[in-house]
Amino acid sequence: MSGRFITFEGIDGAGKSTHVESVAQHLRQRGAELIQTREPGGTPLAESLRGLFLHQDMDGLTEALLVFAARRDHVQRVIAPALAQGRTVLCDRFTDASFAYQGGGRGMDLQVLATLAQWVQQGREPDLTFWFDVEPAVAAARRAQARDADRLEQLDLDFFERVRAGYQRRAESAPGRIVRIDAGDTIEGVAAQIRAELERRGW
Ligand SMILES: Nc1ncnc2c1ncn2[C@@H]1O[C@H](COP(=O)(O)OP(=O)(O)O)[C@@H](O)[C@H]1O
Ligand SMILES: Cc1cn([C@H]2C[C@H](O)[C@@H](COP(=O)(O)OP(=O)(O)O)O2)c(=O)[nH]c1=O
Repeated sequence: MSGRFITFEGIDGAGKSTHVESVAQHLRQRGAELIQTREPGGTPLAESLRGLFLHQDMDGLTEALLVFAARRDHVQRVIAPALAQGRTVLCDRFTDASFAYQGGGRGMDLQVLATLAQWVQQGREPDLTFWFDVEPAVAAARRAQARDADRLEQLDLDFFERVRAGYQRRAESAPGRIVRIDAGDTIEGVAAQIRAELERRGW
């Protein structure tokens, strides 16, 4: 039986990384064999592409081609084999981020992104995506306390408003898969929303 593919999405500073570990523990306690991974990244090649992606200046199409190249390697070498072995895959960001950042943020043609996704994923989609939705100003304040900004995190609030709208469009296009989490809640409140969804699915 194929494993479960669960992804975590949202604008930088929404609180995704804070909750991936607790979801992993929840699932392991219920017997899941799982791997935790991230994008861009997850393989030596994809991690080196991540470094270029986060620190070299480039336009939206270049970003998309780079992040989908990293995704191809990640899907081929890590995600697909793990799922085929019946393992659960927890991934911090996946293709929804391309639609939100390169589609919404950079204004790239969504059909181009859909074609890249088809080539790279060959129909493989997450079973469940937690979308951590939060006001861009709130996320920016959280980032400011937490870390130095990378190339994209330095962009202005208008960019992140477009990214958020890109996620909203994705959520409307995949209501059974993408679950909106009110990430403006407290950390405990967000954790409770996530647990409720996992229990609703009997996971
Ligand atoms: N619900 C929350 N309320 C307040 N601060 C939060 C919340 N969730 C995360 N944070 C803090 O915000 C910062 C960014 O969280 P992080 O999980 O790294 O976000 P992301 O992975 O979405 O970029 C961290 O300092 C984290 O402790
Ligand atoms: C996966 C993916 C990420 N990104 C961006 C979103 C983030 O700004 C950045 C990844 O950084 P991020 O996931 O936030 O890592 P960290 O928590 O260490 O900052 O890459 C895209 O623009 N498109 C994509 O397809």
